[in-house]
Amino acid sequence: MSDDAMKLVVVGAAGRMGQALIRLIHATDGVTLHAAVARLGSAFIGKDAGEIAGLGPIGVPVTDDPLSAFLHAEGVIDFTTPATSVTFAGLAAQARIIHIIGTTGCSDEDEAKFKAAARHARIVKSGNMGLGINLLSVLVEQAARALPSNDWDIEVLEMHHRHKVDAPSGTALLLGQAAAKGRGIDLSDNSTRVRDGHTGPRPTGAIGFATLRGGGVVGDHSVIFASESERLTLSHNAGDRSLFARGALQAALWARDKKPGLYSMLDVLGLATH
Ligand SMILES: NC(=O)C1=CN([C@@H]2O[C@H](COP(=O)(O)OP(=O)(O)OC[C@H]3O[C@@H](n4cnc5c(N)ncnc54)[C@H](OP(=O)(O)O)[C@@H]3O)[C@@H](O)[C@H]2O)C=CC1
Ligand SMILES: O=C(O)C1=N[C@H](C(=O)O)C[C@H](O)C1
Repeated sequence: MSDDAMKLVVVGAAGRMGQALIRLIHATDGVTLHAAVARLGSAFIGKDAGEIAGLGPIGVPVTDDPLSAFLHAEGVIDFTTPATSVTFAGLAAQARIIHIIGTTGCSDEDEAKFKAAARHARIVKSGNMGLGINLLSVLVEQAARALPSNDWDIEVLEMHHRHKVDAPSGTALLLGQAAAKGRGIDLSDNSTRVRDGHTGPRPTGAIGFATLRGGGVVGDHSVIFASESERLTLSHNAGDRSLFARGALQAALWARDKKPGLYSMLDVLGLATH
């Protein structure tokens, strides 16, 4: 390990993404696992983080003390729950360290708290840390700009594994935002998040969402542009979680020389159009 390796904390260390991150950090030059944090009362406290991630022992015991974990770290990578990420945003801002947030299902109030924390911290937050989806969002924005809303309806379809607790997915909302931006409209005023029963006809210009859950699907997303006579579908399928972990590490390294602020993966990847 080199002396200037970036010291990273993984919170939610025993989770699906936490384990993927521990494996990737262990295999990547230029970063090192400084600490691994799990929930107070978790059965994983005191266990070796490498053992949990299937690597064998790496000498990093899982802790329930985020404050000590953040103290001498340079960044924290956080795929947990909205309330947890809000708490960690406050602690990361106090410690003046980089906070990479992949957690989805956050409310507007949560987002306001991340924005406040970003006055002191470098935060990169995205509903999807992968290159493919972020590029797709640029294409969706372009397509939505080019296809007139009186002729073309937009539907966002997503499928995830049976354990997922939020809907629509963070990625579906990110793609919906990109479509709304292309159309020059506000997503919150122009979306249909669920349909059930006698819904009446589709409102012109609405961006619709549909959610499927089942099995072990890592993450499938399609944005469908439908007119009376043709249909254009832009799709992405995630093969495994390491792609999200790679994006999160890229974000942490990118943020190293940045000023405090709330950044997205589009900023990290140089795809932002603003
Ligand atoms: N942006 C992106 O690219 C991606 C985002 N995600 C998002 O990341 C989040 C996590 O996903 P996933 O890994 O599948 O979920 P998991 O449920 O597998 O992992 C979440 C982990 O966070 C832990 N946790 C909860 N509360 C705390 C706390 N207070 N302190 C420390 N740890 C805590 C949980 O512990 P316990 O089980 O003990 O409660 C669990 O281990 C979701 O919001 C998901 O949508 C996922 C993949 C990619
Ligand atoms: O919960 C997941 O698993 C995933 N969550 C993110 C989302 O909500 O879009 C990203 C990815 O699709 C996997």
